[in-house]
Amino acid sequence: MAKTTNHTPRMNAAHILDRVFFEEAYSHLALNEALQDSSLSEVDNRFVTEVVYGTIKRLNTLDYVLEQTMKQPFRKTDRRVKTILRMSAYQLLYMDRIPERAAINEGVELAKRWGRGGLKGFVNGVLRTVARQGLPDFKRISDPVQRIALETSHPEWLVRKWVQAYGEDVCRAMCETNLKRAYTTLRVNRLQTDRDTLQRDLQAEGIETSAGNLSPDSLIVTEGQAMHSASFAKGAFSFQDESSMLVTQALDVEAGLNVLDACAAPGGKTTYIAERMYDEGQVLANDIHPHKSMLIEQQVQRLGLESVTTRTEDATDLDDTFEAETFDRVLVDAPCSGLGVVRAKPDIKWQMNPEQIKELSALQLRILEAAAYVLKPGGTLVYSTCTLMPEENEEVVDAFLQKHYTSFAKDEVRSIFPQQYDSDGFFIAAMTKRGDKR
Ligand SMILES: C[S@@+](CC[C@H](N)C(=O)[O-])C[C@H]1O[C@@H](n2cnc3c(N)ncnc32)[C@H](O)[C@@H]1O
Repeated sequence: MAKTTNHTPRMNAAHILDRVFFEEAYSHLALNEALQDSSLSEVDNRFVTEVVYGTIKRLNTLDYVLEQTMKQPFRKTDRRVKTILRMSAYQLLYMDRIPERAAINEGVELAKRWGRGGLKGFVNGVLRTVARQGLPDFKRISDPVQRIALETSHPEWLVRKWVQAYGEDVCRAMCETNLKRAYTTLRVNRLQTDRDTLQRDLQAEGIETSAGNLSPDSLIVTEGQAMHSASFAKGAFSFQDESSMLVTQALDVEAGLNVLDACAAPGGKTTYIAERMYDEGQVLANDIHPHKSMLIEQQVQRLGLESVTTRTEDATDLDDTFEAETFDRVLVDAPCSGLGVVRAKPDIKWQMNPEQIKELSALQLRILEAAAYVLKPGGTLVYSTCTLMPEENEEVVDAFLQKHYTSFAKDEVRSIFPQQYDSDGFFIAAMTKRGDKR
């Protein structure tokens, strides 16, 4: 990526968006990389973050508005001009504090600086029309799927699936929540401290928090950068969404158990399992990607945990590697479409498609089968995803239980929608292997 050191905030945002739109970069990674590499002030960083996330979140609506202002199809517009128009239209339509004139002039200036000076008149004309016309009247769209898709900026195929699965009201609430800002949530490491003490320690470092909505181990950051705190460096907490905490809680662990985390990287749930076991017993953290296993090791080291071992293997082969009935607990936090975390990672909604979901559900079932084989009788198997998509959730669990109805019983199945607790959307299914505990 081009060095961003001398770029203006808008030029920075344009480069990041260009990578996300045309090179399939992940917005959060591209943003972190660019901001670390730039000499922008904190205020400018916040502006860049807002423009990047906002433009991606509202993409559908922005493209629709831009399409209305042009004679030729918007999709045929030059790549850079497309990005400039999208991010400038976002500022015009959704950022109240940016004066209209500034959004237009800066868009034109960006075209000049980014090698598209010949199109500055075009950019100017389109943005003036957008400013004059504003947002469309969504009420005039009679089809509910089309209306939700356009008004809340989600792909139509996804809205159709969510309406079918959960109904119009739940779908709309979910889509609206996906447009909000995501919180940063912390999980207290109870092996080192307790929630009140951590809250006070963070406050002394200028970081304000409030108690979470779902988990007694969670704090929500309301002000400040917890990442750079001394409490983080010494392992007093980890970053984790509250829904993820519930997954580990559903595994119902205790000290001394032998636990397999089949898809473990970057280790958020692994480390919580070890903490809940008082770091006594064994937690085997498996992931298919070696580079991701290193992330688990970093967290384990930071938290000072000794009960975790990492391993790199395709989880669909676990039944070949281990004897049957080896582990007391098995967690399958499966690779999934991630459609429950769209609020924090908005590009997911544009990058995912129905074909990928089909492939994922086949993989999920294969992993679940292999993982179930290595679980001891009486043990708990938890299957979870950070998505809300029946094909990857209920249908995977139902297919598994249909085949194993004599050997597995369903204990608890829960979908958490992002709008319920302001957390990530998650699916959690806890099952028990029949037979006596050994
Ligand atoms: C949802 S993430 C796990 C998140 C993790 N449990 C946590 O809480 O930090 C799914 C993980 O599955 C891994 N994965 C994908 N395919 C896999 C496979 N066939 N076998 C094992 N791991 C796999 C991915 O590398 C990814 O890290």
